[in-house]
Amino acid sequence: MPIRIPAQLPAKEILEQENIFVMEEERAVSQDIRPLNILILNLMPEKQKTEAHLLRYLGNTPIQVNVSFLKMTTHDSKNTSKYHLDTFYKPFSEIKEKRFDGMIITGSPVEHLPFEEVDYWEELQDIMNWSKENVTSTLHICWGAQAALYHHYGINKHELPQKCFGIFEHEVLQPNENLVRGFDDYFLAPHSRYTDISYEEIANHPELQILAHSDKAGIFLMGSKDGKNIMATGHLEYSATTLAEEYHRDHQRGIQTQLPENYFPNDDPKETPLHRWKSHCSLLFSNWLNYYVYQTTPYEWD
Ligand SMILES: CC(=O)SCCNC(=O)CCNC(=O)[C@H](O)C(C)(C)COP(=O)(O)OP(=O)(O)OC[C@H]1O[C@@H](n2cnc3c(N)ncnc32)[C@H](O)[C@@H]1OP(=O)(O)O
Ligand SMILES: N[C@@H](CCO)C(=O)O
Repeated sequence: MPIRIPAQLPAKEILEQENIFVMEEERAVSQDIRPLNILILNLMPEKQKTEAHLLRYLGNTPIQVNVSFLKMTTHDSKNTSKYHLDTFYKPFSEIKEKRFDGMIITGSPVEHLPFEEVDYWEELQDIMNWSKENVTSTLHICWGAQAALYHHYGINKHELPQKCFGIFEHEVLQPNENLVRGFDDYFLAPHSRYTDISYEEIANHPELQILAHSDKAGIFLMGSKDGKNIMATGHLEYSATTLAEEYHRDHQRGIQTQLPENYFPNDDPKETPLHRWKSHCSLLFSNWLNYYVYQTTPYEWD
């Protein structure tokens, strides 16, 4: 089945070039298996890139996935046009009476700030509170994961001595959990962050479990034991060149970020990096959609 997204969303062209079958919102579908309704709260500054990153994997499922995009009303976006947000994104006031089978809360480059200094923090807290009753399972990425750990479980982030930047190897710690079903014992994933969370605090929290960990990059994947909240500290959804773009951006700005570890062939930033994590990204998204969303969500919400 295809992925169903707002008509004219620019990511559509990219996805179609990759042979991902996309259906525009206007086209009706009737079938016994009802489509899954997924809400994306896109907090990344380069929203169009992130739309393509996520839709690529949400589109790889036998179940139709209806995607809606949520925007913050308490934040004026610097890097995304008002036209794009007004055309493709809805404010919380328009969706809060609805229920969603799944939600994704993305990363955001605000990790240097205490949560309370992020201008949309209160609105985000309202959305996270609303999700307890109105969303079956939420997948949080990078800063979104840190925000969920702080808001739902009282676990704060801390600064790292240097940016955690590169492609790191992770060990699956709970191979029987459905979220990592089919994963190899060890897998690669990109990280790009200046902050981290404490292994001990997560391991000792009665509601949480750690699913995948790296000796170098720390925890990659964890979740609440009830499957309601999944947190990924890295960016499996990143394309092959995203870390290179971040690296070159910083160097052009005079910020001497270290070379991303285990990334450029021969550690040469002029060479083109290979995409060595996409099969596990596909697996993570399809496991989440299958087990935590489709098999858990009510067929009809009361
Ligand atoms: C830790 C993670 O989750 S990783 C994910 C973040 N990484 C990325 O997004 C990589 C791509 N990003 C980038 O390359 C850069 O952020 C750029 C080039 C797009 C923007 O660079 P700058 O304009 O210098 O960034 P600046 O630091 O001013 O702001 C970045 C974003 O943080 C937002 N921001 C800054 N301060 C605040 C604040 N107090 N409250 C809320 N948002 C804030 C900005 O508004 C902007 O987001 P927006 O476009 O959605 O409005
Ligand atoms: N991934 C981010 C880290 C900033 O929070 C970047 O380098 O843009």
